[in-house]
Amino acid sequence: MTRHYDYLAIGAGSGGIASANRAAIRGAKAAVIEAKAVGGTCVNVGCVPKKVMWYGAHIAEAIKYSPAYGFDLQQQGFDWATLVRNREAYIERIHGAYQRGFASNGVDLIEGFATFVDKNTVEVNGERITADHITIAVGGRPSRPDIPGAELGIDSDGFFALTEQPKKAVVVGAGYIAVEIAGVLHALGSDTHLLVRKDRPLRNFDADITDALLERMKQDELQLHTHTEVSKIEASSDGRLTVYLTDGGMLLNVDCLIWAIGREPATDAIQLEVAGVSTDAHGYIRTDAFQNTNVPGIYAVGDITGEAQLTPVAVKAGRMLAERLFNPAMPEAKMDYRLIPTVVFSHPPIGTIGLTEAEAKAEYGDANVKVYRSSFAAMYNAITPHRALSTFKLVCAGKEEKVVGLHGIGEGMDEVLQGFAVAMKMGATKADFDATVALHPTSAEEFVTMR
Ligand SMILES: Cc1cc2nc3c(=O)[nH]c(=O)nc-3n(C[C@H](O)[C@H](O)[C@H](O)COP(=O)(O)OP(=O)(O)OC[C@H]3O[C@@H](n4cnc5c(N)ncnc54)[C@H](O)[C@@H]3O)c2cc1C
Repeated sequence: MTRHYDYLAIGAGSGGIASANRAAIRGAKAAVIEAKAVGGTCVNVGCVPKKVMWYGAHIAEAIKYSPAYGFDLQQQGFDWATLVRNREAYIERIHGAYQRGFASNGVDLIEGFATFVDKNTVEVNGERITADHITIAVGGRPSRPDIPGAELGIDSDGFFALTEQPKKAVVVGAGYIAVEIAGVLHALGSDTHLLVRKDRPLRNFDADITDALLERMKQDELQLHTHTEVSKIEASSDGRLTVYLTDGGMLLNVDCLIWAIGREPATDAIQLEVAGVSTDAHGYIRTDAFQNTNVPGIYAVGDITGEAQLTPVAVKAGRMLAERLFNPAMPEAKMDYRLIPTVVFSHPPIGTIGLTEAEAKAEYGDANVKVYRSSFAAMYNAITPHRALSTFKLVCAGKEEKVVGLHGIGEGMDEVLQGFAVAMKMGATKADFDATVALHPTSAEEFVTMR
């Protein structure tokens, strides 16, 4: 007999898990299908291992600053393999927590690769499974360029599989993943080169923030190569790489090249066509505001929709969908894609929410935008020889100076942002910020004391 569910999610990543759990909590008979590892990109090859590596890099920086704080440390070395082992053990514990969550909510986990048979049926390991509602939450995978020797490089998945620290590494890409991986490798002591196609990484971020990032990279001696691309890679007999650049340059004796040039949707092999689900030209499944695809009863959430590709977005979209389908009290539930806060775990971290100065001026007109900035030496490194500036910025619009953009780069910015995101979601104005008593001594207080 065919197994039948009220709700079936394809992909046990952030979106699929969140939606299946919430559907079950609301009384649906729910299952989630996973082809690789429970937790998807975020837990296995994304946010979680990345943040652990970033903490490792953070400790390396603290050791660098420690003499100014009076410590006389003898660093005997750094063992990459230990960090990776402990990181993976932590991820194993997260897998266990997911399994316990499924068991207590009554969600079935089906292991295997799902393909559509028709709009209500999928096939997994030769078994046909039917459902009233099916959500596609299959996420994406890293892209690779089509150049000679591209296969000699690895991608972000390969970065997390490294069991040894590369002595010399090249990271290619201008997005947050490239910046984060390059930052970690550099702070942990690899000779790191970051290659970007245009003048800077993170070009869609506020220019004051990326200016400050470039300044920090220079100060920290991370080697940034701008206006260049890789044209060819060759391996020598010792396995090390020669990387040829389009500007005529060449990087020799490279242990590891990491492609971080973007991600692509994983829709190609799931037979969407037999279910009638359409995609855009890039393979993303575009949905309406309620996560509906063009086929009634089939939904999409998370990275596969091409919208704000972040874990909390996939989670929230998945939960809201399950509420709408199975909670009679929330028939209009949907994810609100406005004002999504985001952090780049660079060195130091960047936090951003809302419009950049350029976006605000385009939307409201130059005369209606007022910008407040503060650049200051954070106390953490101010007493060290590595004194560096943090830059915080508020972008305000209209006579009431509503805060429409908040951006910062500096120590602690990753933890600071969430609270301000609440304030902005509530429509806070500059006057509201000013009316809030500062928290001293912190970096965060700059946001309520800007003139
Ligand atoms: C290096 C890196 C760092 C990141 N850092 C952050 C961060 O700091 N903060 C943040 O918010 N986001 C971060 N992200 C993004 C975040 O990981 C994604 O936005 C999130 O995982 C998307 O969730 P999802 O459910 O859409 O897809 P995924 O998490 O990718 O899950 C999709 C799942 O579907 C499975 N699957 C695919 N096809 C099938 C099939 N046919 N049958 C069964 N299973 C299938 C896959 O194996 C996978 O497990 C990062 C991503 C990367 C790559």
